[in-house]
Amino acid sequence: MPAISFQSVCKTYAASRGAKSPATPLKALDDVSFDIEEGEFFGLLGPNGAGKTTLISVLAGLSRATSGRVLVHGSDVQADYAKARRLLGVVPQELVFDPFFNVREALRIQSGYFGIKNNDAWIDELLESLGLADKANANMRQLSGGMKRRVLVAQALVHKPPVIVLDEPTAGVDVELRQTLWQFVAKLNKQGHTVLLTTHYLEEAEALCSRIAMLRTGQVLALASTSELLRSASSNVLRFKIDGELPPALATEARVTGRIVQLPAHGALEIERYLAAVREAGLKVEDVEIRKADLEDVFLEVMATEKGKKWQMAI
Ligand SMILES: Nc1ncnc2c1ncn2[C@@H]1O[C@H](COP(=O)(O)OP(=O)(O)OP(=O)(O)O)[C@@H](O)[C@H]1O
Repeated sequence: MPAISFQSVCKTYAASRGAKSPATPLKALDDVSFDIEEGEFFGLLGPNGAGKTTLISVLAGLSRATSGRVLVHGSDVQADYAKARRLLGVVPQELVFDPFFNVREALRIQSGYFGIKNNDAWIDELLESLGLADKANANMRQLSGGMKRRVLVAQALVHKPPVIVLDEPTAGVDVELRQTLWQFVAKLNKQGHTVLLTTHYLEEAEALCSRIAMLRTGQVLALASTSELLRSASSNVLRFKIDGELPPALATEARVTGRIVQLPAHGALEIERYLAAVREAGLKVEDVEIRKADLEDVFLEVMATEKGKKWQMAI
């Protein structure tokens, strides 16, 4: 039985956010179907507005699908909400917390919500593993944003859920917390917990996830193992630094970060063509290298797929 099963999930919002009248309905999820097996570390990727948070809200029972259904270990998240909810630990994207309690109290209250008494041994382990041990008695209001995020993770895990859902847990957090968080989540995954992660950090997804779904405008465009996705990249990448603006003919194909330019390189002729065009534009080229495509290259390739046409890796 899959840990999570999304079955033809559609979600239409009555009016798109910020839309002027007449309000147009917005299809945030368009027939999303896939399973996540028990013990997987699964990545859900997509640009802003792709529908990732909507899919997680439907999974967590916080939002109702317009049609289709979602099962967690076989329990329907609507029809059997309490059972499905107990199997899930959801770390939300937004920092929501109760300002009146200290960290330990907040975790005890959350345990009580799931009917768990005497949970202090596990709470201590969570505090220790997430670098929160010295903040146990601090009021939630006094914590920095990063520390609050750690508490949200601890709250989501307080009932030892078999399925852990993390919605952009590392957005805006420092390197130390990322490492602490990933070590801990990887340990839980090794122990058999299923993990569903959404992130905009494709390096993290590449390093952590064994399988990935890529979503755009509510549709799954690609779904494959991380290694299959990386193998499917249509080219290597030519990377170099320049001291001016890239000629427009190349700019449309390039990924540019400051002075660094990266272009898909299918062969020697293409590489020569790129470098010639840059020199003709009077630019100085430095630090030229050819590297294998990474997940970000594959992601950009998938997202550039024509609307309505499924990508080659599609299910
Ligand atoms: N409550 C709502 N009412 C109307 N439209 C909504 C609502 N919530 C989300 N949307 C719209 O649904 C689409 C999907 O949004 P969603 O937040 O699920 O995307 P996302 O992939 O999580 O994006 P991000 O990476 O920015 O978090 C967007 O177009 C968004 O504006």
